[in-house]
Amino acid sequence: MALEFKGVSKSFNLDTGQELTAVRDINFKVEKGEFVSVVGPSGCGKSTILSMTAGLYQPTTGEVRVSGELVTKPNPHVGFMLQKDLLLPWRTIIKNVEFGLESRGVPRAQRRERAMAELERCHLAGFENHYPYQLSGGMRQRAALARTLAIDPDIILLDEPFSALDAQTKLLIQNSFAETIMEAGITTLLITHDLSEAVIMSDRVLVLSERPGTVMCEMPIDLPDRAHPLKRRQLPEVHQHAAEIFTLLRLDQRAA
Ligand SMILES: Nc1ncnc2c1ncn2[C@@H]1O[C@H](COP(=O)(O)OP(=O)(O)OP(=O)(O)O)[C@@H](O)[C@H]1O
Repeated sequence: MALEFKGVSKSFNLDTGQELTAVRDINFKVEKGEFVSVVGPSGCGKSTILSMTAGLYQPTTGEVRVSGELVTKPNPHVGFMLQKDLLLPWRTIIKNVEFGLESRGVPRAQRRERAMAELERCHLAGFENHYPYQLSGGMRQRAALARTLAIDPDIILLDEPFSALDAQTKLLIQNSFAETIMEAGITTLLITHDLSEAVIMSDRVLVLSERPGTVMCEMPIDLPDRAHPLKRRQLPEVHQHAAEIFTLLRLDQRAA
């Protein structure tokens, strides 16, 4: 099992002295190589779930396990990627990809080789000596993915990695991420507000309730072409799944 949440709740003590329960009684499992998306209303605790997986926060009750091991501190086997690429502007792309390897003490020649392989896998060969400002938003996100994969994590956490991209770039980068992730065979947890994105990219979608968030529904996405969301997008089932999630989240009632 790549990831397991067992009876997890998380409360924060606010400065006002009040306690805020972000998530409650979260239970789910993610198999090795599975791609799972998490959707839910704003503030329902999606990022809190990622932070607990990475070991940045500890659950108030319950347990989180990555590759069977209890997460009790920041976990070096978890790769985290955010909406903003967070590439270091003063470093070339390859030096950015090498960053995590450097901090793990990987020798220079090995670092270079690993980083080049990841850049190739993320379709960025030829751009290794460019600086982040010389790349488009989509390319920067691909570089950030290369950096995340370079540390050979057990699982990667993607927190809305496509939300700052324009609509067309988004489709292309979703496709490129899906291909790379499938090829790497890596377990992935994606947070998104885009319901269609969740359906076209995932094996399964977890739908959370309003805060305190809990898993309302686990929706399996039994559709072909997980590595090609552009193709999947054409399937009528995608719209049916997205509509079901829309209803679960009662988005129509909220708009009214
Ligand atoms: N460190 C913290 N201290 C206090 N409250 C926090 C902390 N981190 C998160 N929260 C609160 O926990 C709740 C869940 O936050 P979280 O960011 O996990 O939600 P989210 O579903 O990712 O939200 P969004 O979709 O808006 O990004 C929010 O009410 C937030 O204010």
